[in-house]
Amino acid sequence: MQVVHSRADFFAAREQLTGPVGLVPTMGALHAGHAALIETAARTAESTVVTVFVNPLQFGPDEDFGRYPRALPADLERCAAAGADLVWAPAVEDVYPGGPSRVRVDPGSLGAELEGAARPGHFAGMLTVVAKFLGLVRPAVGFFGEKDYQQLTLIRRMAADLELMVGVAGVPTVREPDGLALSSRNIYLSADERQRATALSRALFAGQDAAAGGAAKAVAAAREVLESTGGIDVDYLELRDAELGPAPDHGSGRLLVAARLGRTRLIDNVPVSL
Ligand SMILES: Nc1ncnc2c1ncn2[C@@H]1O[C@H](COP(=O)(O)OP(=O)(O)OP(=O)(O)O)[C@@H](O)[C@H]1O
Ligand SMILES: CC(C)(CO)[C@@H](O)C(=O)[O-]
Ligand code: BAL
Repeated sequence: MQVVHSRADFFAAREQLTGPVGLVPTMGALHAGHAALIETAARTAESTVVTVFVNPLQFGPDEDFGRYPRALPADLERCAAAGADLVWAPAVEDVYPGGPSRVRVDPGSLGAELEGAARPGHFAGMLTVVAKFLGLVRPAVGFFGEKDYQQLTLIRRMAADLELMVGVAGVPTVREPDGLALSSRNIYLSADERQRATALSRALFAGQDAAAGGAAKAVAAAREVLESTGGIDVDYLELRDAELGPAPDHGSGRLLVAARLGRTRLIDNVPVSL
């Protein structure tokens, strides 16, 4: 596995890669969820590129850009074990050599809903850096986690609507044994918050079980779990269709939650059958 930092070294290393390339963009602090993305890419593509980059453009002024966990040596070990061929860990100047991008990708109306309502500008910043990495790496397929389901949906939309001629693959959420979705931000949780945080996945699974009775019953079952736990400040709990349009009466949907535990904001989602 090769590791590069500068833009020039990345271009040189990219030229050496053969066959269809799989890309796994990450912000580092890698865990078993990221490893699942890398392993899936390595199984599917001939060469696998992982980017490790905390993108300032997708953080608001009051968010955790400064304190976001950075752990490159451990990340490199995880990338190697999961089968990556090339890791690019650029500095901000390598990704934005002329200063902040003058052009931003507009996520459309979905970009202002759910996560976008709580994090204005987040999805434009995220799509802009993903578009740049797709252009720089030129993969056949990009791999993204279902844990960030709205992000995955918007990346699929960007690839389709802007004819980027790249595959977008979603990888199921990897969870702790007690159900908590793995997330780099879980390390912010105190012991008490960590225990309460299981309420997010318990709520989603309760909603999944109740979904045969319709969307309202599913949301009510999930809300009951969250409210009975305490110490959880729910930002949204919504049932949508699989493309994040309004909830359907029948068929596939997605139940999504975002909540704060102390200073930490967590998100999770599950598929539901109505
Ligand atoms: N538990 C998980 N299972 C599967 N994929 C995941 C999981 N957590 C993150 N991913 C995916 O890994 C990629 C990189 O995500 P990122 O580096 O932001 O990690 P994260 O753990 O989601 O961090 P954060 O706490 O910032 O949300 C994204 O495509 C994301 O959806
Ligand atoms: C896709 C991504 C790497 C873009 O910065 C980020 O949003 C993430 O880690 O999910
Ligand atoms: N995991 C999605 C990227 C972010 O929270 O900024």
